Amino acid sequence: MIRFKGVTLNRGDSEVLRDITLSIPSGSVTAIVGRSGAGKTTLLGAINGLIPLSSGALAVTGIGPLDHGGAWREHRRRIATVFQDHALIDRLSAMDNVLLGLADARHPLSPLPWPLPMRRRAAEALIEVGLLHHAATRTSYLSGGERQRVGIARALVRQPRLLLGDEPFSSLDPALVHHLGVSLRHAAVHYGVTVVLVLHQIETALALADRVIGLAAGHVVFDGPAAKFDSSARSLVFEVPARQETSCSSNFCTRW
Ligand SMILES: Nc1ncnc2c1ncn2[C@@H]1O[C@H](COP(=O)(O)OP(=O)(O)OP(=O)(O)O)[C@@H](O)[C@H]1O
Repeated sequence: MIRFKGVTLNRGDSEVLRDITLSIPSGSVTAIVGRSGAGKTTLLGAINGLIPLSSGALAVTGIGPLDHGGAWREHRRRIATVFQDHALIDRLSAMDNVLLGLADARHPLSPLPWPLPMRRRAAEALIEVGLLHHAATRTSYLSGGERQRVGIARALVRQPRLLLGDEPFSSLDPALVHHLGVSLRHAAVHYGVTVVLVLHQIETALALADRVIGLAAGHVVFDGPAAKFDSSARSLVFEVPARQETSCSSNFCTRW
């Protein structure tokens, strides 16, 4: 379980997340949805510690409050993240990119070949995403969707307690989204992995997730089971607010 208590987060001069209090249960698949700029990526960044909180607190079951370096290190050790831009090393093969998911298990500058058990784990992760036949291919030669799947395999190989994904399926066709969604659900149900995904397509979110967190302008406007995400939740999360009347001084308006 991850608990947010009164979390506020500023980026630059703007308050991007406002007074967020919620819990994400272990062994569940949670989708974060909302319009562009609502704060979805920022919420993920708060969970993995890439973006520091401005106020409020985070706590994780089995670790406690994330209020000191040791707690954050332990939390990060349990996380794998699938990034929006894949974050692959182009000149390396798919297999070597997946092995990088295990880099904290051995010295980063080790000149030795990767041990066989690690190579086996990486091969299994490539099988999971249907890319074993491209194990030796440089990732710069792969398609966008294939690169995305290498990024997912690199996260899976870590066998994380918490798997975070920022639009992890955006370049994939519906059949692959379904296949990988089933894999993630299996990891959640059978291994207790907590999966948190930012998803733009609400239909994908409702098909994959147990639970939906809907953000609008940095506020949580929906937090509940996917089955309860009805038309009023949809309007709260996705409707463009009615245009606000702006008042401006005549000087200012004249200048424009
Ligand atoms: N580095 C930054 N400095 C200042 N403001 C930022 C920064 N990154 C993002 N923001 C602002 O924070 C707000 C939320 O951004 P965030 O990336 O979390 O939104 P999002 O919901 O993930 O959007 P999208 O769906 O477009 O990816 C946006 O208004 C954005 O302009």
